[in-house]
Amino acid sequence: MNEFIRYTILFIRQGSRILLLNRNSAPAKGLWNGVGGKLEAGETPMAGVLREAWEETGIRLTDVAYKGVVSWESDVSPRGGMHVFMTELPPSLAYPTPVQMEEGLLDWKEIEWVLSDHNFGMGEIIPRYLRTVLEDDSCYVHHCVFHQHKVIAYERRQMEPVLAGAVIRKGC
Ligand SMILES: Nc1nc2c([nH]c(=O)n2[C@H]2C[C@H](O)[C@@H](COP(=O)(O)OP(=O)(O)OP(=O)(O)O)O2)c(=O)[nH]1
Repeated sequence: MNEFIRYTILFIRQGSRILLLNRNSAPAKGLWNGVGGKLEAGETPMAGVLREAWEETGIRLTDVAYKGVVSWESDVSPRGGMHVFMTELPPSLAYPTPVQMEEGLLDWKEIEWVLSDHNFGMGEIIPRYLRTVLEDDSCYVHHCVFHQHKVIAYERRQMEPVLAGAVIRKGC
């Protein structure tokens, strides 16, 4: 996998809702997004997302599903991307919210609300890829082109299972 895919993002689901972070800082400042962050040197995407989940929610996860990559190119910032993960919390695991963390405010949001039309409270590219992440078993590469902070083009293609397996095992 390309070396510019340096971030992770995780969607923690529990039944009809997802745990989201209303971010204090850019990117997606003031908007709801998954939890995640920058990979550390030598860290696999799986190790990185489990570390970020712990740091940003206090939940120790061991089992998250790889869902592929979201990448972006822009006229105002460097090309980049993130590995995307999803996990389902058992109904018995109570996680009361809201919780104020250093990175922002964590809260459960109904998936129907998250995916609804004209919801301007979500991170800019979430409406492009999140439904696929939640509803499709395959891994995808989603690519977005930004101009002046607006998405002007989007495309997705299925990720080869062999490549997805290699990312999970070795991070490449
Ligand atoms: N860099 C970047 N990250 C993005 C974009 N869109 C998007 O959802 N993300 C996600 C990836 C990460 O989950 C998160 C950004 O990570 P971050 O800034 O919190 O990461 P960090 O580890 O450097 O920061 P921190 O945890 O030390 O505060 O936002 C984007 O356009 N650029």
